[in-house]
Amino acid sequence: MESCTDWAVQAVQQNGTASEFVAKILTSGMKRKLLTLVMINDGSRVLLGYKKRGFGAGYYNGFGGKVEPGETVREAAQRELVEEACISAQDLQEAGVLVFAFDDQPQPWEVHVFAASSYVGEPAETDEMRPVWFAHEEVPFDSMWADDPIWYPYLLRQEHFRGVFAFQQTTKLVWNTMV
Ligand SMILES: CNc1ncnc2c1ncn2[C@@H]1O[C@H](COP(=O)(O)OP(=O)(O)OP(=O)(O)O)[C@@H](O)[C@H]1O
Repeated sequence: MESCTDWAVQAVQQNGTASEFVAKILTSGMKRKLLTLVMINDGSRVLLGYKKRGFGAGYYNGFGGKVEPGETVREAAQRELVEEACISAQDLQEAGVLVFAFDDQPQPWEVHVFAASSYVGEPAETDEMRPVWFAHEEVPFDSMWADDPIWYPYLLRQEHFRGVFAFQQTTKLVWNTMV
């Protein structure tokens, strides 16, 4: 299987405007930190969680987190959805992959995004997240990660996506490309 780093590195190399630190981070052969993100989309609305603590606190996002040793990316996606929103997805589909290069993190992050339209259980607030439904045209991008408005259109059209994003000082998006 093609590793994520291959396409991400190619994307950076093919784009002359990539800032030096992105190229350095992605081509260093460094191991990536694997994370998941689950987007529940009922066709006209998406379920987002308001992150109450930890990385990305104060932002709305899908549900997800780090892949633990011994579990598959898909298992991690299901587990985090249960832990953070109290629901279990019934039709989890691979929707896309996002690679983040941060100038203030030791490793690049590889986020596997999944989409689902049906689930069991009732979304409920947890210690980490407060779930809120948003109509597709009312997604609160001003209170979300800066990469989100770039890949959500693909997600909502149900078109597979791959993106590379470079952040400085955690939240400032300085470069990106969709592959
Ligand atoms: C930079 N731009 C970004 N854009 C969109 N989404 C982003 C993101 N950067 C991180 N994310 C997501 O934010 C969650 C963090 O997860 P996070 O809470 O740190 O993980 P986990 O629950 O394992 O942590 P704890 O073990 O509780 O510390 C995780 O879904 C990850 O995919």
